[in-house]
Parts: sequence; C-alpha cells; structure tokens
Amino acid sequence: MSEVLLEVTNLKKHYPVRAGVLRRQVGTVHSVDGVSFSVHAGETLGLVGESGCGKSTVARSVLRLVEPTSGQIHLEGEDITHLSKAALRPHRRSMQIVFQDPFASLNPRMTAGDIVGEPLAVHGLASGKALDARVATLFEQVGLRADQMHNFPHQFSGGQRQRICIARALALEPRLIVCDEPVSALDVSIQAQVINLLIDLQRQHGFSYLFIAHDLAVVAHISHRVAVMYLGRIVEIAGKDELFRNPRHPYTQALLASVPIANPLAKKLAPLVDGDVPSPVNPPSGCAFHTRCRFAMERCKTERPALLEAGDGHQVACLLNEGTGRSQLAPTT
Ligand SMILES: Nc1ncnc2c1ncn2[C@@H]1O[C@H](COP(=O)(O)OP(=O)(O)OP(=O)(O)O)[C@@H](O)[C@H]1O
Repeated sequence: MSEVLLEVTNLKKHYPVRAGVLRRQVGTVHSVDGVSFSVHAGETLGLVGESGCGKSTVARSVLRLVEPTSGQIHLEGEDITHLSKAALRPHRRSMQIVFQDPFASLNPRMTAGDIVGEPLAVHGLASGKALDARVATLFEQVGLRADQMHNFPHQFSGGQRQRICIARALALEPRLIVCDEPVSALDVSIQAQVINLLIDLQRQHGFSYLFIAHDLAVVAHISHRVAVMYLGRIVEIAGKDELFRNPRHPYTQALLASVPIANPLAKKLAPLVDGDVPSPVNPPSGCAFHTRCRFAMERCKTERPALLEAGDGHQVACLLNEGTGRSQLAPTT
C-alpha cells in the first residue's frame, strides 16, 4: 500500500446550541463525533452518508476551515491540527477543495482566468506572461479552451464552472483534493463528464481525493475505498468492491439496498431502515444507529461500537459483527 497522505484520528467537531436572550447553551450538535480514517497517496476515499451526517464538517475540519473540537489531523506525516495560520500556509498548497456549488464559489466580478490564476499569484509562484501561460495550460487540462480565460463565470455552463473550480484547485499542484459533493448541483448528463475528468486528472497527476457525496452511485464510480458515515461517525470502511459485495453494517446494507447498483444479497439482507435520522443534538447513546436498526440488541443501546478491523482492510463498527470470527468488536468509552 502507498504512503499515508492524510491520517485523521478520533476527529470531533461539536457546536454549541444556544437559545434565549442570554444565548445560553442548551445543547451540543455532535456534527462529527470521533471519526478516524486515512487517505493514501494516489487513492480516492469516498465518504458517503445521508444529508446532515457530518460529511462537509469532516471536509472543512481536515482543511482547517473550521477548528476541530478534538482529535488529530496529520498531513504528509505532520500534525496540522493546531498549526497557526502562518504555519499552515505551506500545507495549504498541498490540499485544495472543490465545493458543491460552482457558481457560489466563483467570484462573479473576476474573469475565469483570474480566478484560476489567483492561487499562483497569491503564493507568488507566477506573474505576467508566465502566469497567463500556466492558466492557459490549466484550462486545457480541464477541457476548457484557453481563450475562455477572459470570460466571466456567468458566461459558462454549470459543468464548465465546475471545471474552472477544478482548474483553480489544480493550480498549486496539490497532493490532496477534497471534493465536497462536486457534481450534485449538476445535471445527471454532465455529472459523468466531470467525474471522468477527475479520474483522468488523478491518473495524470497522482494526487489523492477525499470524495464526499450522498450519492452511492457517484462514489462507487470514482472511489478506491469507501467510508460510510452515520450521524457523525464512520460505521464502515472497505475497498469499494468489498463494500458493495459484502456490506457488514446494517446501515450500509440499507444504503446499498436503496440504490440501483446494489447487489441482490444486500437487498435480501437489509430491509430499508425506518424513520428519519435522529438529531445530532444529543444523539442516541450506544450505537447511534440502534434507534433505526432492525437487528439492534439491548447492548446496542448503551455500548458504542468501535470501528474495528474485520479482515482484508474492511473495518466495521457494529456489535452484531461479534462472533463472526472476522471481527472482534468491543465497546469504547
Ligand atoms: N456552524 C454550524 N453550527 C451548528 N451546527 C452545524 C454547523 N455546521 C454544521 N452543523 C450541523 O452539523 C451537522 C452535520 O452537517 P454537515 O453539513 O457536515 O453534514 P453533511 O453530511 O455534509 O450534510 P449535507 O450533505 O446536507 O451537506 C448538521 O446537523 C448541521 O446542521
């Protein structure tokens, strides 16, 4: 296995819930509640889960756009969790983000060329003709014409705008690109083109993606490994093929059963889950999924399952997996 590029350990991000004139704290949103995973050089880790499960908060914490409540983030072996803005600056070049809404993330008053060239100018890496030439190359790499540099964001289609965002992310030659729902605002016909572009760029440049989406089909297409999130926690991580062939967590089974790419075994195993996702404000004790899990045991209400190795790099956080001989699940504190 290649070098570990990003290592996230027991990451938590909690927000206070305030109410009343005095803005007294009346609760805590457990947006991310003890998440651990790694991303290797050149690989794509898909992070999938329903809306509100904490995917974007993981992305923003990894990039230090929000301050983690606790836990550690190592990038290229260095602990960046608490680095100051100045100390973080060189690492910013190594990791970039592509957001969901390409229109909202592009300044409407700047030309596309200035947007793509801005990171190079800010980091003092190119100016004048050299900058123009580099921007032209970036445009061509993402399937845009160099002469489109002079146009403004509103003159591009949604798919083209996302290509501008990708070109901007590529400008500093990062080692990790965090893609936060990069295609969910696009027409289905355009989604595949953008995903295929991302795959081609990875083949050419060898960088890694942390690829966030609620759509399993999209995640399945691009990812080497997939992590499944539920209510601020990762419930299962495995290689893509292994996860789709052999989903172990009842939540993953239900997710797979709900999409057309699901395998028949997963469909048989898992009746769809009932009810809505509980609120991340004071989430259920024990296993956060126990309130919707048809297989839940008494223990699941009080014991929080750890994410443990279950063979072949497959990790599962479920007390039900006990006794299968493939995992040894133990409660955590
Ligand atoms: N700044 C904040 N203050 C309070 N709560 C927040 C804040 N940011 C996110 N949350 C809450 O944290 C939880 C996780 O949000 P997050 O956006 O990370 O989920 P998500 O899985 O990315 O969802 P979506 O796919 O809808 O973007 C949600 O309940 C959200 O309301």
